[in-house]
Amino acid sequence: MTHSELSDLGWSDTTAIPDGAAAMRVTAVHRSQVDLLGTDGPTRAPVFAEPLAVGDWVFVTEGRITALVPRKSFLARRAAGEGRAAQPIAANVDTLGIVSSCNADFNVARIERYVAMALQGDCLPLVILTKADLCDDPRGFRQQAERISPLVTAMTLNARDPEEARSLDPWCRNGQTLALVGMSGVGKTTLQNALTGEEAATAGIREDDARGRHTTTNRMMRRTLAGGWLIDTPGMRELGLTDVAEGIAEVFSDITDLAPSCRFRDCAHDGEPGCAVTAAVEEGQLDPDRLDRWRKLQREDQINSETIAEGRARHKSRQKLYKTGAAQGRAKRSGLE
Ligand SMILES: Nc1nc2c(ncn2[C@@H]2O[C@H](COP(=O)(O)OP(=O)(O)OP(=O)(O)O)[C@@H](O)[C@H]2O)c(=O)[nH]1
Ligand SMILES: [Zn+2]
Repeated sequence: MTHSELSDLGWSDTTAIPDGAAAMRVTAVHRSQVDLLGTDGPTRAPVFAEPLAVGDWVFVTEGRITALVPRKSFLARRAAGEGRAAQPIAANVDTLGIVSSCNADFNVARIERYVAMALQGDCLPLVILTKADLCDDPRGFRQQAERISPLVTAMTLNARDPEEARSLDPWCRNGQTLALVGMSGVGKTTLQNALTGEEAATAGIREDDARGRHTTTNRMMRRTLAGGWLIDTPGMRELGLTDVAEGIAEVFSDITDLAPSCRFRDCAHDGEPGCAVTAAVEEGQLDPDRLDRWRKLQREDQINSETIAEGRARHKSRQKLYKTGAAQGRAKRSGLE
């Protein structure tokens, strides 16, 4: 097992590989088994104690996963149901390609949300603006995207032109891993086909099950023509905003950097006296629409996070209820109300 072969798979960790173990990458996660890819080719192993995500690195000894290698980046989403832990979507994604098109569907707030998600997960945010061929002013869209954050790189292209699609090669070569998010119809599949040189259907993803739904059966992590990796899981396509407070603060650093200058430490920048953010808007240094979008995104994130916390609190109080007896529990609760 040579080091260069492992780095082809995206291995860049300095974690020492234990004696007798092999480092392998998770390419698909099933109910009871995971698909793995090592330098000796693909194999399968039973699921591990911790939930794994496509893109994860694991150590395998005698056909069993013995350890999860610390993740460089991690995308997760809130699982259905209250109080549940975040559900892993993908791990060790170097770049999150945020796909949008240069037309009426272009929405700064949506892109900001995806950028927050990328930064929260420690992925590089790359905004890919498709359908440039159908647009009079693709540059204008690119500039709007780049204004979101200095951490954002934005590009415009025609996804249907394979050569233009390959301008994404720098983000998916030399073992680099790229994942694409974006609304339906923006061109994700078109780009993936161009980057991997194969139709998604032949790669085994998005096959219809008996009920006519799309299911992902295999190959959630595919090799790109450029020598890197493309991750596409069903969860990837449904990635919503969850617990991304830090990511939001990073995207809106122009606002959060001002907050320490506000008179009140817990200033909501909503008309409080001595608010540095309000002052910046009044002085024309901050776009009021951007402040508005920040407020909405933050509120959305708070609601999502609160629901998890509340779910936990409810679960705890229910356990207490069982322990102390229902009547006592009810009395306690009404006492609190
Ligand atoms: N003219 C033009 N058409 C494009 C471009 N990108 C995508 N399309 C077309 O838009 C349609 C939708 O593209 P898809 O690649 O299926 O979009 P998607 O993001 O995978 O959509 P979902 O599979 O629903 O998530 C297809 O007919 C593409 O050929 C582009 O840059 N220019
Ligand atoms: Zn303020």
